[in-house]
Amino acid sequence: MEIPVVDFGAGSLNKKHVTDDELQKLGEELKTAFSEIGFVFLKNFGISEEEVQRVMDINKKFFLQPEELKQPFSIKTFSQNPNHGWVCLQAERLNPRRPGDLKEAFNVSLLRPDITWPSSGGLQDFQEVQCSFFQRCKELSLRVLRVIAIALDFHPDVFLNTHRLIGTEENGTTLRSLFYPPVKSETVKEGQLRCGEHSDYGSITLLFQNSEGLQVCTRSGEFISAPVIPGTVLINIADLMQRWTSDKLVSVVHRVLLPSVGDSSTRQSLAFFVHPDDEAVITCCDGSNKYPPVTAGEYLLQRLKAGYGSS
Ligand SMILES: O=C(O)CCC(=O)C(=O)O
Ligand SMILES: [Fe+2]
Repeated sequence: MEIPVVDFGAGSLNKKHVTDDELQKLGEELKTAFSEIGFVFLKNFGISEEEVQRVMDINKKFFLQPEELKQPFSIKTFSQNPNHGWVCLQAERLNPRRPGDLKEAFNVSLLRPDITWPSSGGLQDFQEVQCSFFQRCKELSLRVLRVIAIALDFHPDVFLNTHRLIGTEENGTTLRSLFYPPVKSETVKEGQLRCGEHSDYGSITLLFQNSEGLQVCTRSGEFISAPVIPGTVLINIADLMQRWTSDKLVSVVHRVLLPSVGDSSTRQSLAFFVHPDDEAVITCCDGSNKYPPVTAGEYLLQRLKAGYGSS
């Protein structure tokens, strides 16, 4: 089984306007992928490789700084949002049965101009690069959400109506830049991974990655590798979307493996975790009560709490 590659040209951000008719065929392809595998690669979606590289480069500069220069931006120092800022190595265990993940992250959840952003040491463009990429990912996400609604024969705006506040304090959507430093095999703990097995929390996730390591669990329970395909974005269904669609679309467990012994390369990825507005009540679209109603804000807080822990 392989993750399919879908040509998103009909819905590309390079087109200012797209009609629902144009999105219909795309919808069929996405529905098949999201109901069988939960993941799909899109090509021709309108964000260039250069744009993505610019974001990767400036984040790498941030991560390669000494710890004391990153510490002031540590997550939890932003009182307005518990999910904004730098996450140090091994701080998270996305699979609580494993030691801390061998990754660092910088979460952009707050776009307010009055917060402190990294700016010294060649990082004067950090805020601008992050915020503009956030907006580009937001636009693409809204297109994808529309396609999903059309594919499921829902009102085309059904998901858009509950994702109106992306980029404000009343919506948990986050642009997370991840950096996986070189791994020294002699210090790795038993069972430790770059990122433990988990499913994502929100509605959908967009992922740009620059090297191998990501694996996705199939229905039969085996993990398959998600290759790096230049010029594509990987999109997956997250848990709230699975609840919402009453399991029609599936949120699938994934992980990032360690590199093989002796491979001292780094890995980078950019994940855009799309969340419904905090106040949105997520109930099963088919009217069933397979999952109890929950507000998106409450659900995100519960899941974030479960993902942290000392190693
Ligand atoms: O880095 C990756 O490729 C995936 C990371 C991931 O799955 C996550 O942070 O939720
Ligand atoms: Fe994930």
